[in-house]
Amino acid sequence: MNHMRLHRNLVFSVIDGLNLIFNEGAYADKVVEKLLKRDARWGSRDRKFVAETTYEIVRWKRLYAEIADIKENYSRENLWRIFAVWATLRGIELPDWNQLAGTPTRRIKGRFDEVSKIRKIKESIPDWLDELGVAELGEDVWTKEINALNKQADVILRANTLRTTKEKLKALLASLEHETEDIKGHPSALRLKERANIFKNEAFKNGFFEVQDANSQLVSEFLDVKPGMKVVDTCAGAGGKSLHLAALMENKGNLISLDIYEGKLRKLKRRARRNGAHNIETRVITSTKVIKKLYDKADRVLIDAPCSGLGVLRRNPDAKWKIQPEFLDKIKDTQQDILQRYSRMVKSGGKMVYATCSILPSENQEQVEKFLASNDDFTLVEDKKLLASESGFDGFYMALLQRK
Ligand SMILES: C[S@@+](CC[C@H](N)C(=O)[O-])C[C@H]1O[C@@H](n2cnc3c(N)ncnc32)[C@H](O)[C@@H]1O
Repeated sequence: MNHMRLHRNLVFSVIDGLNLIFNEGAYADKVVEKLLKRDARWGSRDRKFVAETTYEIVRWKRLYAEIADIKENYSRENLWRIFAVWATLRGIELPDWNQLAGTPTRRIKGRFDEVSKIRKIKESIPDWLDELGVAELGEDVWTKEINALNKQADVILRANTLRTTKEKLKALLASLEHETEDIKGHPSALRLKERANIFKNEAFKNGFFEVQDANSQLVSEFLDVKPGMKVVDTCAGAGGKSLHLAALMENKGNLISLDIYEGKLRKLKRRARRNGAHNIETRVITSTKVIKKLYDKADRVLIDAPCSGLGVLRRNPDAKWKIQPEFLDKIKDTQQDILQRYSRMVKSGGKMVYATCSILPSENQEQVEKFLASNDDFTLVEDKKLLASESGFDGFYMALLQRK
């Protein structure tokens, strides 16, 4: 028996959050962010309960709904049933609240054993996604992969070498009572031994680290940048990879960060200031001219392409329910279009990385093969297919290409 005591106002907050996410189409991360602002008196344990319980129930939505034998849209009563399944499976003693009266504890456990035999229910994913996973990766790999993608991800940091070294950061965090450990094969990464909100401490505010998955950190390294180069990060977003590239370039040379959304680039600029990254220039892609102006100019080009995000389900379980098959078809067209056009920015002899946080060959190696078939001035140097089930980190793909 789990002796966790359930607090009424915390559970009500979770139910409110689930209502927004499941019934109103709201994004889980935004909802959780808002919920955590609800009550200034909540301590770190309360906040952790609200955030983690909400995410867990989002992750296991189909499994729990199947056990509770309910269908969408969920009434409040049904949301309470789902919550009761969550609590029961965790062995938490149910308080005698009206909303939980009559929870069939034994039946829940029986149903769990029964429905767990079916992968798409056990792993809590839509039918189409299960079929797609099997078609793309084969039954064996998909079974392992979706299982790994349903585990909660560790918190991984990237030491910002523009401000500090990994060793100094480790010591500083230890003095703030955050123990970390190195990760083999990931030179700037530290794993937080115990999950904590580290955005509030001085080390973060001073730009000594960013939170970034260990496999994600391999992408910028793969591009093989050197100080002084001209580098274009074509899908820079809020700049996770740009900040890393700036550090690898030791602030020397010219890094141009592009995106179609100005808002994301604004965030990138704020983060760059905190990071002490001075060689980044942002440009919004308002027309094809922005790209054409850079044709044949760059030593290195990074295409961190928009994708399904199926490799990062551990951090974003919501995506299981938000992505639609039609979106996948569209995003693949965008990926090929971006590859064809943005590759022109690489100068002769220069290099390019095409990367996604997806595990689907159709978004990854197949896109690169298609690109190479019509661009004989490029060759594939090497690619990495990183699965969550094999690496223990997020699913990523990266291909290094060179222009003749
Ligand atoms: C995988 S995310 C980038 C994440 C970012 N590189 C990071 O490391 O934090 C893909 C980005 O591509 C942008 N994007 C979508 N379509 C684009 C296009 N046609 N050209 C350039 N960027 C695009 C999205 O706005 C999004 O920020």
